[in-house]
Formats: sequence, structure tokens, C-alpha cells
Amino acid sequence: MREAHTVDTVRRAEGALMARLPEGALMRRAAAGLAAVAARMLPRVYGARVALLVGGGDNGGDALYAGATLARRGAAVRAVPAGPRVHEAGLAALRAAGGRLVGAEEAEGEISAADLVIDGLVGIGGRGGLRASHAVLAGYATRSGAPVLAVDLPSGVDADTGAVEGEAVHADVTVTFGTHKPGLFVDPGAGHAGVVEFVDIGLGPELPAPRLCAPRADDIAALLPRPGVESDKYRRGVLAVAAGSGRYRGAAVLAVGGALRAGVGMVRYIGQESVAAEVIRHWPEAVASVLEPTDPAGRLPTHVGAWVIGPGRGLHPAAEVELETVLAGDRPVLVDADAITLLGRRPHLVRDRTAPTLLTPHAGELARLLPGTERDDIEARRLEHATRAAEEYGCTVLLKGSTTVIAEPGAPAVANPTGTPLLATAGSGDVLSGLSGALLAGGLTPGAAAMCGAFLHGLAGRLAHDGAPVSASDLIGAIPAAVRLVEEAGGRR
Ligand SMILES: NC(=O)C1=CN([C@@H]2O[C@H](COP(=O)(O)OP(=O)(O)OC[C@H]3O[C@@H](n4cnc5c(N)ncnc54)[C@H](OP(=O)(O)O)[C@@H]3O)[C@@H](O)[C@H]2O)[C@@H](O)CC1
Ligand SMILES: [K+]
Repeated sequence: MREAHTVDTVRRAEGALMARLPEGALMRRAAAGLAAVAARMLPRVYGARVALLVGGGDNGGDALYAGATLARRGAAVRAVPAGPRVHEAGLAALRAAGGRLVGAEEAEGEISAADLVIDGLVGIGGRGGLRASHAVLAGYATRSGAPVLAVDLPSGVDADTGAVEGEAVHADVTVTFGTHKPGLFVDPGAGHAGVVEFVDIGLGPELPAPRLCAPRADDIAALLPRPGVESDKYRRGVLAVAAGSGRYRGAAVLAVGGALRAGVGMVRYIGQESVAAEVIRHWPEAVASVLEPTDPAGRLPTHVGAWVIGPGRGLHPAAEVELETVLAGDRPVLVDADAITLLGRRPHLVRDRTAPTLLTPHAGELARLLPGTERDDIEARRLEHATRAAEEYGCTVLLKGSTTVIAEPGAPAVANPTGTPLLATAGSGDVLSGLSGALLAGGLTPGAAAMCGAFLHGLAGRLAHDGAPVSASDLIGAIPAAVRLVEEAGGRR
């Protein structure tokens, strides 16, 4: 699991560590790690042109010290200051190694001619959008075409949330120190960070529980339920799927397909006759219970391990009664799509519930759960809003979108690293609901089911992509390959 901590936490840990170390030791460690990555990004250090974008704080200091190391190895290093203040000792080191400071009139030329640009404008000390003088340099870096290496985080990205106001550096690689920062894992920040490299500066023992985690394949492998010798279909989990309607039959077919491919013991589809017939035509291994739309609550099956409710189900009164009945039970429930919209009108259905509950909204649906919040606010600050919803509803929330974020009350949030824009396609969310629901029925907690479901779903999207657009049905077909890849990473095959 890669862990990320907020700026306040990093500052406290840094203070405790610094008190035990000689002056400047941490910056030397950081700069050495930074210079090593910079050297790997250049075909050859000797003779390479390196431009440093230098702000007034320690982030600029890191860039200057790393620049000094590269200059000693024969690189032509030019420091472009964003303002009158620069880290004095760092600048002295650069000068002693043969590098130099350039004036504003040379800035654009130096940056566009560079073989590598190192962004040391601001790190964890950045507040709000980049100031004009810094934004200009960030813009030159973007236009230069040279690879960009960000120091600690791309300047202009909010370290704690990933929010970006105005201009921000687009990095190819980010070298982050001591611990990851949440903004490196959550869009829009994650989209600016490129490949994230971690440099250990010894902060680990000083750090408390993280604010955010990003799982790796072996973390997922360790959680996935797998059948034992004594498993039968009931012990492997029975998932009830209340999805689809006369108007949206596909949602039922896709949710059931996602569940079956995830390896659940049995999927019981619940819905009206014509939709059930369609589901069975696609998935003969599913079991269907026909439900009269006029009698939504009376005939719901009871021998069920977990529920998925909502995709394509509609907003009519019968769907509302069905939701109320399912949430009144004690089985784990994944609430998606239309059922989330219904929940927005009756939030107590989840707030009063103690059994495990997982909500899987996209930004528009989450806005319905958080009155007074616009969809755009949610897109800009995904982590913050997912966390708030989890606290207000007292359950697990998986917020779908550019970065899928999972939040639970009192626990570190999770950012899914496998997401891809390929997943932004009709029906993709229905597949995710079935997939995560199957894991819930297999005995995972809502947080683990959400984390594993999102990871496998993203991976399936990447595996299904062979140059052409990916449909939701392709995603279902690629789930077994995604599971295999994860199991291999976990050393289980
Ligand atoms: N923590 C650790 O363990 C270690 C940390 N290390 C490094 O230190 C970095 C943190 O350094 P830091 O504290 O000096 O802050 P930093 O990021 O340079 O920013 C402050 C400067 O930016 C300015 N500024 C602020 N907002 C701005 C804006 N919107 N737009 C433009 N400018 C803005 C602000 O100006 P002021 O407000 O003072 O006028 C000030 O000049 C950290 O990220 C890592 O790289 C490593 O060396 C060792 C281990
Ligand atoms: K930076």
C-alpha cells in the first residue's frame, strides 16, 4: 500500500526528525534522491542542459542542490528564479559547482532549450493557485517539450486535496519525499504528477496513520476471497441483484455479468419477467426471481449474502419501497445509481442503518446526497466530498470518476490507481456495481469490496483496450484476466 499524509502531518514528523539530525541533513537526502532520478531521465548527464525553476522556499532549495550535483557531473545547469528570493545555501552550492542564475529575459529561452526541466517552484508550502510570476514559468515548462521533473509535487497542485486553481506544472515524473502527498493520487492533481517516485528520507517512524492509501496489486490479492476445499455455492456467497427495468434492461445484464465474472457462488437476479428473461438469455448460470412491479417488497428473497440495488432500476414508487425494504434488512447492501437518487430524498434509510452499506455514486449523484454542493465542486475536490459523505451517512462511499476515491468514517481514504478514461462509458458503472457486490457477498467489508472492485474494474478496462474504444461488455470479458494478473502479483499462481 502506498501511503499519503497531509502537509500538517508531514510538518510535525519533519520537526521531530530534524530535532535529532544535523542541520540540513533532510534536504541533502531529498536532493540526492532527486538528482539520482534526474540523472536517470537524461540520456547522458555530461553535456546535458538542465533548467531549474526555483521558488523562494525549500522546494527551490532541493532543486538547487540537485542542480549542483548534476553540474558537478558535467551538466550545464541554469536556475530560473520565480522572484527575488532564492535558497541562499542552495544557490551557493550550485554556483560552486559551475551552474548559474539567469535573468527573466533569458528564462523562456533556457527553459525551451533544456533537455530536462526541474520544477522547484513550490512544494508543500504552496497556498492557493500559483502566483503570476510562477505561473508564467510553469507555462514555459509545459510548452518547452522537455521532460519535466517535479520536486515533491507539481507546483500548483494542492498537496492535501489534488485541487488545481489556474496554471499548474505538468510533470512527467514527480519525486516525492518522506511520504506521498494525497494530491499526487487524486485528480486533477494525479493527472499532473506523471510517474511518482518515492525517496525515503527517514520520516517513516515519525508518521501516524495515513490520510490516504493507494493499493498495489499484491494488496488486492491479499484481500480477494478464494474458494477453500469446503466451499459450496452458498458459502462462496449469494448476491441478489435488483437492477434494470423495462426501460433499462442492459443495466441488469451488465451488473449480473460483472458479478458472475468476479467469482461469486450464485447470482440471484430480481426483477420483472421480461428483464429476467433477458438476463437468463445472457447468463444462464444466474437464477432469476420474477418480481411484480406492483408488489415490490412482498417477494424479495431472504437467503441472500449481499445486495446490489439501483442500476437502471428507475425512480418510481415501487423502486422506493423496494429500496426501503432491502435497507431495512441486515445484509450488506451496495446502493448505486437510481437508488442513490432515491436515497437523496430519504437519507435516513442509510443513516439509521447499522448493517454494512456501500454507496457508489458518481459526482452528479453525490451532489444529490450533499444538498447545496454542485457537481463541479465535487469534481474539483473529490477526496474532501467523498469523506464528508461517508461521515454524514455513516457508511462507505465509493466516488466514481477521474480518480475513484473510497472513504469510510474514521479510516484512511483510498484512491484507486488503475482508473483510466476508457472506463467513462455507458454501463461501466453497472459492471462495477456487480463486481463490487460479488466481493461483498464473498465476505469482504464494504471498504475492501470497494477497493478491490475499483482496482479490478480499472485493470479490466486497461486489459480490454486494444486500441479501440472499450464497451461495458468488453470490461466484463476482461475481469478474469484482471483477477489473474492480481493473483500473479500476489504470488498466488
Ligand atoms: N517536509 C520535509 O520533510 C522535507 C521538505 N523538503 C522540501 O521542502 C519543501 C517545503 O519547503 P517550504 O516549507 O520552504 O515551502 P515551499 O514548498 O518551498 O513553498 C514556500 C515558498 O513558496 C511561496 N508560495 C506559497 N504559495 C505560493 C503560490 N501559490 N504561488 C507562488 N509561490 C507561493 C512562498 O512565498 P511566501 O508566501 O513566503 O511569500 C515561499 O517562498 C518540500 O515540498 C520539499 O521540497 C526537503 O528539502 C526535506 C524534507
Ligand atoms: K514543485
